Amino acid sequence: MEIDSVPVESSVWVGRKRYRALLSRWYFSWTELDKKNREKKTVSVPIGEVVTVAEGRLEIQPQKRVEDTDRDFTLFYVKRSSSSSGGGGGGKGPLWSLGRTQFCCPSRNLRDQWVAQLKTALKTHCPSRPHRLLVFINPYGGKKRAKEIYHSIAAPLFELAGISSHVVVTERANQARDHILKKDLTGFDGVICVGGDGMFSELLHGVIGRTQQEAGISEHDPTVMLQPCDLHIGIIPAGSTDCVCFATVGVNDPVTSTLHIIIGDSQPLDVCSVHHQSTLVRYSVSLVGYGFYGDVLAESERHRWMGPLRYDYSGCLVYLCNRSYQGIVQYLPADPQISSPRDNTRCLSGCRVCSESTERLFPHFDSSSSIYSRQISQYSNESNGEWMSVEGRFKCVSLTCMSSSCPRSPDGLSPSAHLADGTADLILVRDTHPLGFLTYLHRHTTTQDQFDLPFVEVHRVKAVRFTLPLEDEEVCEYEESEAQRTEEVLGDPEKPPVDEIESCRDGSQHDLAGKRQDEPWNKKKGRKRKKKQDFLCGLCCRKPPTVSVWNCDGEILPYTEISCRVRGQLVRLFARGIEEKGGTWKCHKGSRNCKGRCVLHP
Ligand SMILES: CCCCCCCCCCCCC/C=C/[C@@H](O)[C@H](COP(=O)(O)O)NC(=O)CCCCC
Ligand SMILES: Nc1ncnc2c1ncn2[C@@H]1O[C@H](COP(=O)(O)OP(=O)(O)O)[C@@H](O)[C@H]1O
Ligand SMILES: [Ca+2]
Repeated sequence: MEIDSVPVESSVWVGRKRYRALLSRWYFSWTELDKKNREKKTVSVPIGEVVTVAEGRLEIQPQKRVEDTDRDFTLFYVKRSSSSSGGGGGGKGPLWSLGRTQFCCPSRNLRDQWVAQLKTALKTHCPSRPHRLLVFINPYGGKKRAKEIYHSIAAPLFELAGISSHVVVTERANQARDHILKKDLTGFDGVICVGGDGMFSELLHGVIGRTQQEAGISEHDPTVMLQPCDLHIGIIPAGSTDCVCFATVGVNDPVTSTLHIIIGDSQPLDVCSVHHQSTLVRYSVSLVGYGFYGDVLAESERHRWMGPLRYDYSGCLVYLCNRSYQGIVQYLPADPQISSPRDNTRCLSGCRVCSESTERLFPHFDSSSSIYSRQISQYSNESNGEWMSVEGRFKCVSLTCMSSSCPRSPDGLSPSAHLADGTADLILVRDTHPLGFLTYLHRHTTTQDQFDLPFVEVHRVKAVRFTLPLEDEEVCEYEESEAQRTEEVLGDPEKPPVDEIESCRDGSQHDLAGKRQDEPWNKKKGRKRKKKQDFLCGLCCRKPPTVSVWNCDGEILPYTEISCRVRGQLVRLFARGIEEKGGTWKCHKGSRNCKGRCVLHP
């Protein structure tokens, strides 16, 4: 074995078998040798996927040393296994688990050299790993298991990897967002949510808002370029839909996500800013949906006690209502030469379309250039093009920056959408007979093409505007004045809660800023009010409503007429996109900064 030069090599034992261990620039591998020194099986771990190395024979959970001889060391690393689709974390990508191998060296000196070399390799090749994290746990999300998931799964792994964390268990909605917006974040390398898409959305709003505040940029003007955010967001899934996690990692599995955070993976993500007139309403990464998805969300809030099942139950109810809504949808098409929502490709880890988009979105950007030059270039790109317009009656209008795959729909709303290409897919489902719409919905759960239906169209876009035809505008104006009132009330804790405001239609105002915004859902008072809302609910109304509501990543928007704009690669997640099963990605530079010029090693 040689020190301070690569490769490093020696004999080691794993159990009773003899191996040749080798540390090269990017990999640590060990090859089994038979009695005649012939090579048998090799296990190879990229340095970027080593979690930690330690002297002795280590176990985690409980973390203790067993049989500590002075010739042993233990390697912890990412191990892949295929995932079955359809539940229990199963999905499109491989499940990750913590691999552990205990090595025995011929001498103590050699053991010390191995440990030192591996630690140096980790420091050199993985400079972007987080050391300190700010973690928000929503104890009420999903099946209410977030605390348990964090403490039994994520925390021991962070501790093993030497990551320290400051944990906040939320006591109200928007606490995580406000914390990120207002508190001192010095020393944190990332913010983590343990919860669902709603919790992720809080972190998203906090991180984007904070970054713009610090850069002195107003978020409200849709034509202003936003500053890309450097603080990474991590998601440990413990929610109801877990769409953002599923679509960026390939599974909704807490161990897999924790390991992505530990090794400091970095996945840029497109964000859609939603505006009403010249005010920012919200940001979205997965679904901005009107019609069916808006109605399902509005309905589901009344059944939150059901947990994740509330969406299935509400989905059935809303489907049976067979509603459709008038609207005018205008959109700014993306360049069709680059990609199309029907090109049957998949955005996978190291995606070429996304990495080429980085250069297109930020052509003048390199590590030494200013971020401001990124903004200017993106701005000029997006103002190009001619707006298109579609008017009609729709079952649903959906806009998604990513595939929005989730356990309910493993290929997602738009299976060929890209995570970081600066575009979103606009899906228009025109009014059709109930069976036609059921076929459309059902295809989300199979591999059949949901766009191959005569009443469905899909466009890759950079921006979208939604307006109501003239006759519906009156209703809308009424709703907007309600919304305004809602917002005023929300901002002032002295005023009465918003859910006391009478709803003009299916009670959706309840969601604008109902109890969910400020109190845990299990408060008795909240339940009582909800009962009243149920009675008023649009599903029981004789006259169907003329307008729906917008579902923006699981939050109901207070406006019907909105405009949306895609902000290419505005945030970064601790993720790497969906890995193709049966292969691991090797980056020619080592990991996150390769901008996708990677090759797949089966
Ligand atoms: C006959 C079978 C019909 C199945 C239809 C399946 C369609 C699934 C598409 C799902 C898209 C999901 C987009 C993500 C939305 C989430 O942001 C949002 C909030 O999630 P959470 O914070 O975890 O509660 N979830 C939804 O709006 C649920 C939509 C479910 C629609 C059935
Ligand atoms: N302590 C809390 N009490 C009430 N609401 C909360 C609390 N913490 C977070 N929230 C809100 O709960 C909503 C849903 O949380 P989420 O974790 O996404 O679960 P789910 O996936 O089940 O919807 C989020 O919009 C978030 O703002
Ligand atoms: Ca996109």
